Amino acid sequence: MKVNTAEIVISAVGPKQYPEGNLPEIALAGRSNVGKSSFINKMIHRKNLARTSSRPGKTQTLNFYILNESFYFVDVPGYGFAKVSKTEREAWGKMIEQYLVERDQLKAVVQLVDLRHPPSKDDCLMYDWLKYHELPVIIVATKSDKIPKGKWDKHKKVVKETLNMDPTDKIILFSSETGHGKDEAWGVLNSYLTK
Ligand SMILES: Nc1nc2c(ncn2[C@@H]2O[C@H](COP(=O)(O)OP(=O)(O)OP(=O)(O)O)[C@@H](O)[C@H]2O)c(=O)[nH]1
Ligand SMILES: [Mg+2]
Repeated sequence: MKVNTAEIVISAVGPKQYPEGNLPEIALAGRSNVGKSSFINKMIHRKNLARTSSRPGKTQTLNFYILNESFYFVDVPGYGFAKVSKTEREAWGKMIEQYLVERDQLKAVVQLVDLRHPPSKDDCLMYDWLKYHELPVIIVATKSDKIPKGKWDKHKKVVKETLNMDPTDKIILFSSETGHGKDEAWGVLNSYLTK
């Protein structure tokens, strides 16, 4: 996929602010700091269109990026970020759940996990929740540049087993540093965008 145009349309906190129209959307979910915003930037060849940070909790709103004027990436705030109040966390949770469950334009959810570590309890809960709501899920195991190639298969297996992944779901190893997995990810996303 060649992305010729990319711009942020809105940082939304609720349905009234979601973009109008009927363009398909792909959401990026995953715990704070896993690399959701970096994934977007790498996929669209932009250094910092989606704001990234080494501090977790950077993305706090649903950020809609329109690409090639034909579809959206939706950057979702990360879960498992402890440094916000319980009330704030609950409000975010509601905002995210409502978006994921009710948005007809949503074609698939990319759930990012860190290839270096077994998925956390929150990762497992998220995956189960997406499956329960029958949302198409693609697992992207990121930060693969931090693991020697010889260990990729072993780590991939741990991710699959810990999440108890549906064997029909795709898992893609990815690196926002090297771009590894980018073409494969576009291949899978395209199949959902053109459905
Ligand atoms: N080495 C390496 N670092 C990465 C990769 N992806 C992300 N990072 C780093 O991880 C940190 C967090 O990345 P973000 O993209 O901001 O993470 P996020 O999931 O959007 O985080 P929140 O917005 O807080 O939910 C940054 O310091 C990135 O540079 C990767 O593939 N490899
Ligand atoms: Mg982010």
